[in-house]
Amino acid sequence: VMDNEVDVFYRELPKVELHAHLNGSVSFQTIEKLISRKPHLNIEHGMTAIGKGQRRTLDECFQVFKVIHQLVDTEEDILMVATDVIKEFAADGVKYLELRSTPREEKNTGLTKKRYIETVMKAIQQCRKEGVDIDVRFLVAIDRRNGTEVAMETVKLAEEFMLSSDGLVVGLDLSGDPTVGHGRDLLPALQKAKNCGLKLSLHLSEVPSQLEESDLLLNLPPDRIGHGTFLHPEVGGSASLVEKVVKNNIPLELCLTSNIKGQTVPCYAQHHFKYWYQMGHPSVICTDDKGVFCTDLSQEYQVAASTFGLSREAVWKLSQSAIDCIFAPDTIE
Ligand SMILES: CNc1ncnc2c1ncn2[C@@H]1O[C@H](COP(=O)(O)O)[C@@H](O)[C@H]1O
Ligand SMILES: [Zn+2]
Repeated sequence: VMDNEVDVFYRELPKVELHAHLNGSVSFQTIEKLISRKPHLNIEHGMTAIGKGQRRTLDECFQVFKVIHQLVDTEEDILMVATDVIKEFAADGVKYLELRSTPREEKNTGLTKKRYIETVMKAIQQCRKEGVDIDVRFLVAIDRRNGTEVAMETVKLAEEFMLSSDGLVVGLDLSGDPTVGHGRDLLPALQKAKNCGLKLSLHLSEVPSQLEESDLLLNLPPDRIGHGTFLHPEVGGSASLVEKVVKNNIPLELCLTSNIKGQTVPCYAQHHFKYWYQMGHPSVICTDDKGVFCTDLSQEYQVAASTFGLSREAVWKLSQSAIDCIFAPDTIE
């Protein structure tokens, strides 16, 4: 399932994970438990993960999330999934984790969006009580396909939780199939979120030809960028987009294996990590969906190091500098 030949150096390296979608992070073992809870769905492992050497179109990746969502549709499921995911990140040497997830309503099981977030909060608190060695925060996600109104509702919910969750909810994520919907329709909701103190991490230019949308969203500006694969001129982006990112010093969350397996980047060597890292721009290595893409953060650091020839010292610095990009207030650590 996973390539376990990761050097102990990368495992033991204290790491910060800033871009992890809850339902994309579900491990093989947890999927196994979910499948046995719901045998009638006839879901097999091949439908929930993209194995070693395999590739899918981004579109096919979004089909995979639909399958996982069928498996995770009750409070109990969410509690188990969130608890397992947190413990797995901790076991991989992640000391600070920002999880993100799209609150879902499930009519069949009585799940509400509010209950969804409360359940993730419960998992975070339980792990803390058990002494799991990791600081976990949460970003409420907007699925861009759902449009203006749902986005606005989600922001309201996120704001409520920001004020009541004891600092656990720190921000908002914009994600979902990048080929569906337009950022312009979500601007008012994102602006509102920003005004009320929620930090913004936006998936930006994950696919080509979104210059106009990226420009619009960069004017907010967001606090971090997910992927930003097609921002720079060499791949059809533009100097003015890059300038906005640099001027505002907006960190990029870079997910190498995700982009390779989703085929938005042709190979590791051509990953845009190189462009931004060489420029000295804040670049944070992340997993995106460790379950779906069969990876973990140690492995992503190792791949980055071997692909771009980073020394151990450089890897330490890279992982250390991610701390400057977290959304939790400075008071921690
Ligand atoms: C591969 N690149 C990606 N690009 C954009 N959005 C992505 C994504 N990977 C995951 N998601 C978003 O996260 C959801 C699953 O987790 P949650 O149910 O929210 O926990 C997906 O449905 C999608 O909206
Ligand atoms: Zn993502």
